[in-house]
Amino acid sequence: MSEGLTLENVRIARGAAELIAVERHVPPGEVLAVMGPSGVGKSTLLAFVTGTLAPGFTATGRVLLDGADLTGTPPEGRRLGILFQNDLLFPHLSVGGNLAFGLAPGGSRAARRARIDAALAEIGLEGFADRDPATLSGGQKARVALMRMLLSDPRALLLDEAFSGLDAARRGQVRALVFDIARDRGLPVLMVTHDEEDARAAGGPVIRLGEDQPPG
Ligand SMILES: Nc1ncnc2c1ncn2[C@@H]1O[C@H](COP(=O)(O)OP(=O)(O)OP(=O)(O)O)[C@@H](O)[C@H]1O
Repeated sequence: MSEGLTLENVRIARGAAELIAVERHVPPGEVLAVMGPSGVGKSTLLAFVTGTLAPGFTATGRVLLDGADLTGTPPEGRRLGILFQNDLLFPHLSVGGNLAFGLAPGGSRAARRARIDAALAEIGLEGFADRDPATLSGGQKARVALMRMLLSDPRALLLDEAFSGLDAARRGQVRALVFDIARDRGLPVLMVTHDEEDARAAGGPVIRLGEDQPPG
């Protein structure tokens, strides 16, 4: 049973200056929007959660995923699905090849192909397995990147301006797809965004770093 993602007394500093202080629980299926001005530390917070904080930053506090402390777990073992702005597909692989990259190794060729076909159906791209990614629209590429990430079976989703490269109509569609899937699978979501509409569409709580989360 999923218990969600907890940021427990997380404090991140750069040198002597405290940048962020956050205490939050994100239940399964809920989206916590992280907003705030440029440079306030939104991406840094995600880096702390993934275990990839850059040198020069120090952090205290814990990240709990489904009740387990991630602090000692290396980034590749944390089972987090991460989506960035303009996430790139591998250009030398077909759409199906890109999706196969998200799958754990093993299983028969037929079983892997069946999973890929089912995944394509889930994002409304039946029959796209052999297509060259260069022939896809921006929204279609975004959906493939989303599904590649989901096939790795993450236990939480982290979105860093994930919808920023899309025009308004596609942005709304891809966003709705991500939120629906998160809800269906019971995945907690941390969403960094500059866009108030992203936060409204998510329908969950919003933290505004630098405003209602003053350090100290
Ligand atoms: N690798 C790094 N080394 C040193 N300082 C960094 C590094 N990455 C970011 N910073 C600094 O840390 C602060 C927070 O950066 P961060 O990228 O988390 O901000 P952000 O809120 O995500 O900004 P934006 O909205 O512009 O993406 C900024 O002052 C930035 O200049």
